[in-house]
Amino acid sequence: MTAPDVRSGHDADDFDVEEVLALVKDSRASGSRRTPAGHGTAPGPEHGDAHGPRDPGHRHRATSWSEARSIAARAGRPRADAVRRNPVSVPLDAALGLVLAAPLAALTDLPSFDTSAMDGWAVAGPGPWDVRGTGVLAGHAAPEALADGEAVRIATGARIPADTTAVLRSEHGRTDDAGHLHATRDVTHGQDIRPRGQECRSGEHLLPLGTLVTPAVLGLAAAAGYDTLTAVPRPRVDVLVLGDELLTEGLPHDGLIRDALGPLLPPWLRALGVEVGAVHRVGDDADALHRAVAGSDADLVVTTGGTAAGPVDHVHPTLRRIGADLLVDGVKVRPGHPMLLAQIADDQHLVGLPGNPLAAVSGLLTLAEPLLRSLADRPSAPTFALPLKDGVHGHPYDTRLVPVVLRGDRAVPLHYNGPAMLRGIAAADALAVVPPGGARPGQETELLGLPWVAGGISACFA
Ligand SMILES: Nc1nc2c(c(=O)[nH]1)N[C@H]1C(S)=C(S)[C@@H](COP(=O)(O)OP(=O)(O)OC[C@H]3O[C@@H](n4cnc5c(N)ncnc54)[C@H](O)[C@@H]3O)O[C@H]1N2
Ligand code: MOO
Repeated sequence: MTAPDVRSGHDADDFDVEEVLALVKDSRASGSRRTPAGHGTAPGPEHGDAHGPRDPGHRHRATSWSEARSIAARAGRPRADAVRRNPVSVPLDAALGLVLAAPLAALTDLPSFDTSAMDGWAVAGPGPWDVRGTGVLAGHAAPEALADGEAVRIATGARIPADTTAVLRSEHGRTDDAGHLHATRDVTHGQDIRPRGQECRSGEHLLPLGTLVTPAVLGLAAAAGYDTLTAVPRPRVDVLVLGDELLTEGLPHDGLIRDALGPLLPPWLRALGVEVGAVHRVGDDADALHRAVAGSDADLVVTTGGTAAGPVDHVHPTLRRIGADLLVDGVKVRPGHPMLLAQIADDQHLVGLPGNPLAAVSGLLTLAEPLLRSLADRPSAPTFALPLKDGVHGHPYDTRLVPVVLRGDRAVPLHYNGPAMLRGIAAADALAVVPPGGARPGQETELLGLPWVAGGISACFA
């Protein structure tokens, strides 16, 4: 699939925005450099790999990026022995982005009565016609039948009087001094009449189970008589933000920093079509984290920070304490490699996002997005790929996710892509999936689109 050209009209060398977008320069990333052993050069600290693995065994436990996504997607599907999440009845104005859990059948004929397709006159038989005094407007009760040789003014969408043979458009008729209507074009039988049931008959199958509810589906459902839709329930997510160092307002001071993920995650999750429940700041308090996880009844708990092995990294100990099943414990992806996925109850999961903000975004897209997509029964996102304008250093063993802007038919890597940086992703249209070893300039590279880019459907969820 080709990428949406969200920046058409901009030249790839249009550098007035370069400062803001911080495009990768050749001096920073000029394609994969190979070591004698055949591995790409590990990126320096500015490329997001300041730290080694958490422990010597970690690399062996870590899951490949694509396998991690598959595991997350599988975790969201009902197990063979489990009941599917019960469908819910959702008012139309809350159903956007859900998936139909029952086929949509018409509750009425469409149109539900013979309708005028144009403003003009309803006429009976051949002209000229006598014009009735009172016209017919849309939204009114059935008008009186026409006699042969009679016409009546009619509006688009109004009910057709019985015995009408055609509708004459206002621009195709004129009335003479005696008040008779003459056609200025040939009139064919039935012209500009939309007959009842032209689009569908009551009971007719309009859309299958599994259809994504788009704005157009909402419109069709309303037209076909629906006030509510039977849909797969919207997954519910609780967000737990860990870290004593986080401020919720003002400037950083005294070693404290602003919480970037509290503001970032809930709207991003909503853009993925989920309902965000609680957003709790639980500090670095192991008991508070345990209480918050144990007390959540959301389908998914997302934690931020505390995934590594520092003295106040409480996510792993908490998962052990509640007897969770670790499905993914570390992923071969940069940034974000300490991310994890655990099953914490029969129908409940936890995604642990690393605290570094871009690493958290990486975890969101790698683990939370596929899981939530499966929970919501939404089909896989279409994948797309573009050649990279510049080369990107690779990690020797791990996939890299690198923010890019789309310019014409190329993806331009952005420079500020370190794990603690949001400057690149905030300007980005997509994340490039850079394979281990790196990517050369011009290399076709898979892209993960961001939900709000190019007016994607997800933009409507927010
Ligand atoms: N010895 C090792 N240390 C670290 C490793 C490692 O492999 N061995 N991995 C590093 C990597 S990679 C990452 S990513 C982080 C993951 O750490 P945690 O998930 O435990 O996160 P924290 O330590 O709590 O925070 C990391 C960093 O991010 C800042 N942070 C946290 N939350 C937020 C927030 N909501 N908004 C903005 N910034 C946040 C926090 O202050 C830290 O600077 O571990 C490395 N260490
Ligand atoms: O540095 Mo860490 O790769 O996960 O952000």
